[in-house]
Parts: sequence; structure tokens; C-alpha cells
Amino acid sequence: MNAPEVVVHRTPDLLASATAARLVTKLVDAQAAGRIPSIVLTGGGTGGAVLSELYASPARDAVDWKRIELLWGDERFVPADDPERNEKQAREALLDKVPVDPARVHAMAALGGAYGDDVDAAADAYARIVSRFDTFDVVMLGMGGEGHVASVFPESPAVYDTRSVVAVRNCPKPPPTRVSLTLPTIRRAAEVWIMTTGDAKAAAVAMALGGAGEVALPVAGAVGTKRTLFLLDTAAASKLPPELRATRTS
Ligand SMILES: O=C(O)[C@H](O)[C@@H](O)[C@H](O)[C@H](O)COP(=O)(O)O
Repeated sequence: MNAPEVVVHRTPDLLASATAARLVTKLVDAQAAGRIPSIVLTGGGTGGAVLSELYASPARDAVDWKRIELLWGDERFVPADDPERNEKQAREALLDKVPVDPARVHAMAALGGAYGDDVDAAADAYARIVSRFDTFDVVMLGMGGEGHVASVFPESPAVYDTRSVVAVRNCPKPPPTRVSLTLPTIRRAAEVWIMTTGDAKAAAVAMALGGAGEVALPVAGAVGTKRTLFLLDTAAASKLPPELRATRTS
């Protein structure tokens, strides 16, 4: 298996702008090769900042926004207009402002939407969408301080689930009801980018790169078939052994 790579940026802002540039390059390269890239988006502050930076970048016009498949790694099961929705965050930061093809934007169902309050039906519906993708070009993931990715929390039922998409209840972080890709689905990705900043994430980053197991630390199970990248700021990298921290710094 490919070993995770670590990239350390001096500040969260640099991490967001460099990751936005990295994403533009992935999209442009795939489209130049005649493919329609598929990208899995994340919620959280870092994920939102990357999309805002992408919108702010002049290079965004190098992307053919109509030829991109967009999915989400997880979603809060709240009404469609709730500010807690990852979809709403992504739309406001980028997707409402670039000419994406609505048929290629695959949001998870909202509470009160097509499946009413049935979160299992919402998860099953998303599993049918996900089944159309053998792989994803990039799965972007934020990470919680305890090592959760998407809505797969440590020691929770989702971390053991082998279905592609699951309903999550009693989530330790509010809101309690969510829909999430599982780790096996995340592992279909060619590239997994774990993007995280701040001291509160440093211990989980060090444990993930130090060989922790995915039940205790789900981020450890988020690996790509070709590449797994930890995109960090200096604070999130602060508990790594010096040889890892120093791999690349910009
Ligand atoms: O679903 C959630 O409750 C959050 O969105 C969460 O999963 C978030 O993505 C991570 O905690 C990373 O957040 P930051 O990028 O803000 O560190």
C-alpha cells in the first residue's frame, strides 16, 4: 500500500490556497485527458476554506465546471436550507457561483426532502448514486480532533459497516443524525486528501501516521489506492516526529 505523504504549510490560509491550486490542477489534468473527474467534498472549516479559495483563484476559469461529478463524504440530516448542511456551505462558497451541471452535483437528501424523515432511505438512495462510481479522483476529508472523518466516528457502528453509505444516529458531535460514506467507499478513491489545521488535531495526526487502527481512529482507514495526502498546517503537524514533519514545508 502507498505510504501517506505529509505536506506542511505555514498557515491555514496557505493550506487552503495551496490545496485549491492542487485541486484545480487535478481537475484540469483529468479534463485534458478527456475524463470527467469525480470529487468528493467535505464539510468543516478547512473544506469550506478550500472551496472559497478555489472561487477566489483566477485559475478557476481553467476548469470546465460542467464536466465534473461532485459528491459529498457526509451530510447532516437537517432541512435543506439549514446552515448546518455541508451542501449549503459548498454551494455558498463555490457551486452557486460557477457553472456546474446540476445533474452532476450529487447532494445527499435533506430532512424533509425526497425521503422525509427516513434517514435510512436517504442513505440507501445515496448508495445507489455511489454505486455508479468505481472510483473517485479525489476524496477530500476534514478530520475531527478524535480522528473522525466524514461521519465515521471512533468506535461507532459506522466504522464497522461494510455497506457503501450508512445512516448515522446518536453522532457524538451535533447534529446527531447524518448520512456518511463508509471507509471502504472512501478507499475507492485514487487520492485521499486529509486536510486539517490547528493544535487540536495534532495528536490524531501523529497517531494516524504512527500506525493507529481505524476503529479507534477512523482517519487511519482513509487511504487512497494511489495516494494518501495529509495536508497540514504547522500546528496540526506539531506532534509528528521531525523526520515526517520535515518532508515538505511551504
Ligand atoms: O460533520 C461535522 O461535524 C464536521 O463537519 C466535522 O466532520 C469536520 O469536518 C471536522 O471536524 C473538521 O473540521 P475543521 O475542518 O473545521 O477542522
